[in-house]
Amino acid sequence: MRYISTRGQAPVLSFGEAMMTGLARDGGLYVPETVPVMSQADIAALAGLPYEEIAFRVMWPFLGGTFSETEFHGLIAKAYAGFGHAARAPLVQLGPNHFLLELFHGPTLAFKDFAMQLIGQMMQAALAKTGERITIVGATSGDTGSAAMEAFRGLANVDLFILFPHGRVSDVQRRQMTTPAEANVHALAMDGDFDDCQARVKDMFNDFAFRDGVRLAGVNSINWARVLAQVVYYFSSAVSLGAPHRAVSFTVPTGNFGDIFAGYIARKMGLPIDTLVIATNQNDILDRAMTSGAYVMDGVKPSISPSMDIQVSSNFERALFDAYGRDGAAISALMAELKSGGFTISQGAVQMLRDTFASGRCSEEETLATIRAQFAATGEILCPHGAVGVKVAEEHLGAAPMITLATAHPAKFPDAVERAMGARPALPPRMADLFDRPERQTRVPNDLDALQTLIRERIAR
Ligand SMILES: Cc1ncc(COP(=O)(O)O)c(C=O)c1O
Ligand SMILES: N[C@@H](CCOP(=O)(O)O)C(=O)O
Repeated sequence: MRYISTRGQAPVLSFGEAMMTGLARDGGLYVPETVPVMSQADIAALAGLPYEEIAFRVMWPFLGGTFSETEFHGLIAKAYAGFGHAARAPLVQLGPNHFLLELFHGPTLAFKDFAMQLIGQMMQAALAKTGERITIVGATSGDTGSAAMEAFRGLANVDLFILFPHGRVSDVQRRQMTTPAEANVHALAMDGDFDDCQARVKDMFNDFAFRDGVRLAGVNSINWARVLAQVVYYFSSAVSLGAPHRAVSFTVPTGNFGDIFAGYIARKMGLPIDTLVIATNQNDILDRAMTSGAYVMDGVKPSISPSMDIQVSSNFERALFDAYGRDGAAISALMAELKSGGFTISQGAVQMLRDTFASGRCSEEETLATIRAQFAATGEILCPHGAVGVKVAEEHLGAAPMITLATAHPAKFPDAVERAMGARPALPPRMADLFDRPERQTRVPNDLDALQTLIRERIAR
């Protein structure tokens, strides 16, 4: 199994190398050269298995011998042992043909834990073999950062720096990042929005002297291993509703396009997915791109679903790579155009994207109304991101059962939930003292030199 860059100019890597590399050296994202297909019988055999076993069977063909079977089983077991639900990713029914996939039972209450807990285990195992020390720098709109802190805090051979947009994450998200006491994790509150944070992380990867000097690694969804771990719950949920004998649809609250791209991979692997719906908040660049064929930035508007306040949707590059027939030069040209504000997608590529994805947008008012309505109808308390998904999913219900991804726990966004339904959801008991713990963060400018200096100084200590 080999991994190639979406821009066609970086070395071809193994799974283990791609995981430790993060962004490709030509600025692109790694994807598998070919996607392994599971037979209908293999998919049918997943029904009724524990989540961990489904995870093993779905991911194993992508690993190409990076770990032994026994080792990989062990890493998966450790990754999901701390989840607060036996099913890991339970489904609840919202309506006759509409289900919610609760992805918030991990240690930091968002879907990011599914991949981050496993990457933490896999990276530790890989580093134990080489004896290397790495510096991870990540960008977050709130959830990736907290999941990464939880997965890497206290590790002897990893320094973790998380850039989050100052004042634009929820109090719970911020505290999840600023309260870990371990000296190897660093919460950096940066001036700007998430796109600025992500751009600085990519700048660091594109500065080879810095990248090689600090042995830079990434845990954003630029890292293929993140996407791969998220493919698993598409399988686990679909088989529990009758796949492969019955097709299902998914609606995915989308920002950086990693989660829905995992659904796209599941479909390429043979999972019968009828409709795959991109759901955006008022930062609707992806919905506009699908409708108009033009991917044009118009400024990030802070919303009540802040984790999706994103314009430069990193993994869309992976979808474009396929839509352009895997032409790395074409993708490089589009990404160069994006630096000046946007690009027009070719007619053939737009057609491929429209054949693959549906899309919809949910306003702020609709998000609040959906939280209120779902609570009244079913008793389920949605987080604002899940609410965006449910609203858009309702516009796409069809013959196939619809599964909407509930990407975070409502208690991560109590202000928005309270605005919607007049009550604040409580944090799970294990986090009850989150607001009593001391915070530790550094305010940083949106300036590459300053950030690199800070990182070099901290890792030299
Ligand atoms: C709670 C929540 N929902 C949805 C998303 C969107 O996921 P993705 O970026 O993979 O599209 C994110 C983060 O991006 C998130 O944190
Ligand atoms: N919503 C994300 C944004 C970063 O996305 P990633 O999946 O690329 O790590 C967050 O919560 O940080």
